[in-house]
Amino acid sequence: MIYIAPSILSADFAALGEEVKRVDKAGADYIHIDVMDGTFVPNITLGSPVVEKLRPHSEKVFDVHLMVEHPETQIDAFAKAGADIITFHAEAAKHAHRIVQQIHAHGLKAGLALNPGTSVSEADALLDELDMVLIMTVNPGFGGQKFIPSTVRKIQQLRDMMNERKLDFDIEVDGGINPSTAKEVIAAGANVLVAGSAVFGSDNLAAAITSLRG
Ligand SMILES: O=C(CO)[C@H](O)[C@H](O)COP(=O)(O)O
Repeated sequence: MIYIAPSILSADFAALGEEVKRVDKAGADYIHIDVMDGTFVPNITLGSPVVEKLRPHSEKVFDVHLMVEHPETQIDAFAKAGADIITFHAEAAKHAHRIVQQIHAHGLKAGLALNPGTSVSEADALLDELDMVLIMTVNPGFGGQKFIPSTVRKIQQLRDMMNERKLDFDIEVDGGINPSTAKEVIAAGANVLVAGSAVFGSDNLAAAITSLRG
């Protein structure tokens, strides 16, 4: 099963509630919410009060991607705001295992994100606990970037680790995903595809989502 998670980073920020409804109706499985703090990444996007206001607009899975320093300071607020999955970056976490526990204590799914320059070995010790690993296929911070081909090998490595250890977690990819790169990452073992510009840049959201499923 392939899940499509449109990133509202590419939506109209002046009409976010309507955009969430629109992409929900178009067949999105998850609503991917990019949280950027201006420090871990150069951009600043939105915080938990915005997620709380968006929550009544859709019953789809709210997939919150924290691109922030000190993620442990944000988790309780995003859980209360209505997140279903919270993903934090390995590069921003001093006590990653404790952060996974903190997310699970809210009854939510926990994801670990890895930048293109971070090896999958950074996730190894946590794989038994994680619900999802997010392989960034661009450097985080901006929508509309070009897919980085060397990240495909990391997806394969992670899928092999999962199979060898008989584990079960989702492999999400994020950045530069379009119908062509979608095929590549699905073949490598990804099952959750984040797409911003490929969905919101299309006149027909439903067709764009369908074409990503392959
Ligand atoms: O996390 C992100 C950037 O840090 C975005 O979710 C990602 O870049 C999606 O945008 P696009 O599909 O346009 O590349």
